[in-house]
Amino acid sequence: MNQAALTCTNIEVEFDGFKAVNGVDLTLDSGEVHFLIGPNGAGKTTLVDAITGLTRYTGSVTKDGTELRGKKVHHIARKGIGRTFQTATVFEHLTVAQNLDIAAGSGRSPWHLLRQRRHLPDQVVAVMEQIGLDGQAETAAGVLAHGQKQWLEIGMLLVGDADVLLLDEPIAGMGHEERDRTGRLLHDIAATRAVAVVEHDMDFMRAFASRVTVLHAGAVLAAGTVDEVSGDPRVQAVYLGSVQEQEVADAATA
Ligand SMILES: Nc1ncnc2c1ncn2[C@@H]1O[C@H](COP(=O)(O)OP(=O)(O)OP(=O)(O)O)[C@@H](O)[C@H]1O
Repeated sequence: MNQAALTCTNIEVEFDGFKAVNGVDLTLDSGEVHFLIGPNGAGKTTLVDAITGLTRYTGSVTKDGTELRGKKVHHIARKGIGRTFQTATVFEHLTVAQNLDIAAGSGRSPWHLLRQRRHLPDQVVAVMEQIGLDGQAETAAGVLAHGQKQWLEIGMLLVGDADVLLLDEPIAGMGHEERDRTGRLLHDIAATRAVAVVEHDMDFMRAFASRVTVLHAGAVLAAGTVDEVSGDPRVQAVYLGSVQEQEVADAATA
């Protein structure tokens, strides 16, 4: 049974009188990989920024009955809402194991965190396996392949006990095999959590979305299964429109 992990109601974000997000309702359920799609400038990242406390908004975001609007970024993270960015933010000079150990160990002293530990916590070992980096525990994060850095960043959220994960274009720059592995990882993670993915890649969306919300001009244009939103004429019009606009822009600069 799915359970609402996060509920957003009537979210509005305004930048100097411009409504980047305009009355969005969104529910993320545990057990689903929920894709947020929409043309450039639709408000996807701004919505995620609002949920994670990086942008001021009106409306309401609740998790487990707690209102998160107005709370600080670290408080929201401690409530189990984790987020990745388009460029992975890992500690490049530290190993995979150290990155995960630090993310798992808020509350321990910096010296304890940075010291090489003879035994890693079970949770760190389990997550390292889950993200497919168990063979690279001692590899510096900075030399990992692009996809592996994204998996490490996701792993850092998992060891930090995030149960709502908001991932901003996690497969950007990945090859075919890495994309597939990422899609399977997201479903594995979503077995016990809610996963939201901001994405432009429609093939990836079709292959791995449990549910889709389409944003356009700051508002929800359509929501439902992949088939429901792909068959929606309004969605087709928006995507066709944005393709045509791009072709006109390309022709103008050619
Ligand atoms: N800090 C800001 N100040 C002013 N306008 C902003 C700011 N951040 C975003 N915007 C505007 O808000 C709108 C929504 O932007 P946002 O980045 O959320 O869209 P998006 O759907 O994530 O687009 P993309 O897919 O291109 O990343 C855009 O018109 C953008 O220019």
